[in-house]
Amino acid sequence: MKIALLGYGKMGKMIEQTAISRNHEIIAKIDNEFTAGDIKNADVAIDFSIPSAAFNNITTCFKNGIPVISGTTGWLDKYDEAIACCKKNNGAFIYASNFSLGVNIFFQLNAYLAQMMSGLKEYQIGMEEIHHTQKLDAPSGTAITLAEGIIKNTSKTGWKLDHAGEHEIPIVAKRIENVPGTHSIRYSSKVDDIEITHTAHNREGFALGAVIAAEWIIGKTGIFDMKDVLNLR
Ligand SMILES: NC(=O)C1=CN([C@@H]2O[C@H](COP(=O)(O)OP(=O)(O)OC[C@H]3O[C@@H](n4cnc5c(N)ncnc54)[C@H](OP(=O)(O)O)[C@@H]3O)[C@@H](O)[C@H]2O)C=CC1
Ligand SMILES: O=C(O)C1=N[C@H](C(=O)O)C[C@H](O)C1
Repeated sequence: MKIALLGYGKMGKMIEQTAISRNHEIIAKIDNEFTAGDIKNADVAIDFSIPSAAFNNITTCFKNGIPVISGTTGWLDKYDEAIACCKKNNGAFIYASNFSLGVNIFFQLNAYLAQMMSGLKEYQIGMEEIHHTQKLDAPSGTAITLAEGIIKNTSKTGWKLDHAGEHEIPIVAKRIENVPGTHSIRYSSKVDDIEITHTAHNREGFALGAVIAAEWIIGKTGIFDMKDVLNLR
């Protein structure tokens, strides 16, 4: 598989290592604006760039018939527009706020726990995410996906950073040197706490998930997610 890496930072470099170890070829390493010519030989593009560049990168690929795996977070105000562009060009797309197998299992666990807790008024919910200090967005994309899983299964209607209203999930975002990504959801009552946590030890799980998604999407058309790739439905 010939891969164009859109974003050659911490994740782009990790994905390169993983892809090569699985016998794929990196045909472009892009850290800035690019033209169709730069990516024309790619079977698939993997975008781990920056929030302000993701939409343009992704839609350029669709317009040039290249399937896209998108891991960049913080650009989802333009998600619907990206989907419309993908459909118009008969393209193929997977966005995931987190590509690791562990977090995708954690998403299911979070939804199940939220369902169990939904009627229990004595428990107050709270979420915390911790990431390295270079992270541009807050809360993390993973925290937003977790909040959406809780909203779907409880009477909560939204989320907010720090001071949330009664019907919102409060999210605390901490930035600490070198932390790859930790997410916790806590249900607290006067007598006890129930807490689930996912801790990434490094970026290898994110990279492997993205490469597996790229392998999976070849030859397909449509909009998919990691539940499709990992058979978690
Ligand atoms: N979904 C998931 O599983 C995961 C998602 N992420 C997300 O992936 C993104 C990247 O993370 P990370 O690698 O740690 O960040 P880095 O800052 O290390 O890398 C981002 C790279 O994108 C480059 N860049 C800047 N502008 C463009 C452009 N127009 N087109 C392509 N690349 C560009 C930057 O170049 P320069 O430095 O020169 O500006 C930089 O090299 C973030 O949004 C992060 O939240 C991260 C881990 C897992
Ligand atoms: O920026 C990061 O590093 C990460 N970003 C993703 C997110 O915003 O959830 C995934 C992972 O937590 C690492």
